[in-house]
Amino acid sequence: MDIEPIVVEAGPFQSIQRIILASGSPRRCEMLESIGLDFEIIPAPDECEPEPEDHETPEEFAVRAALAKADAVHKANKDAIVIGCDTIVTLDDEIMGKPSGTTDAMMMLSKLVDNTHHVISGCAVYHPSSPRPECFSVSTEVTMGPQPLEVLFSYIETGEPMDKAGSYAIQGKGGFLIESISGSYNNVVGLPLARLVQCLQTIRAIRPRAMMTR
Ligand SMILES: Cc1cn([C@H]2C[C@H](O)[C@@H](COP(=O)(O)OP(=O)(O)OP(=O)(O)O)O2)c(=O)[nH]c1=O
Repeated sequence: MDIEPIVVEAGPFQSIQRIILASGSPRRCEMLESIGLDFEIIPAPDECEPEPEDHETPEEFAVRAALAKADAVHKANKDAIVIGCDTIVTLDDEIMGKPSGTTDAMMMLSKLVDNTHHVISGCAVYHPSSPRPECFSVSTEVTMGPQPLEVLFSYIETGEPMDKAGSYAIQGKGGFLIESISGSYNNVVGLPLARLVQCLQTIRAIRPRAMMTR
């Protein structure tokens, strides 16, 4: 029997430094793979995720949480580019992370439906050439239509909401909830890819695979 070789498809970029993704999120991993990068995955421990504080904006909190994840991994890997990321949902003044259980998921979803919220992803990127990480956040506006409670119950029963900020996945079975978005789709899925690629190019962590010669 012939064995088919595994063909790794080249993406538009290549890593030119050691890169570590300080996240266990399979979505973030898939996005970095999709652009062709070689990287290691070292998830930050769950305990390092902070709680929001009264004085900070949701953007500041998302960046602080991303920084905490990047920090935890950077300490033991000072020769590498370390990417930390955290995604939250905000509705009015409320910050929603991942639900603590099905009741919490129901509370979140019943507030999000028939309403417009923001998904904010904070990013912190450590690089060996500077003691200060690059930090930024990206916000995407998401509008959901109305849904009867039994639809929300049925969706929660699929289990999909349990590891997602705001208790839904735009990229999965929860896609039916979404009426419209304004801003980056990848940002909702957990990684502000366009902004991160700009950042990684600026700090010379990655470059286009095809380098033009003049
Ligand atoms: C709103 C939304 C969130 N999410 C996900 C993105 C994030 O993975 C998750 C929010 O949790 P995070 O704490 O940002 O990340 P994580 O726990 O998955 O991974 P780690 O802490 O190791 O970095 O919610 C979706 O996948 N789809 C969506 O539509």
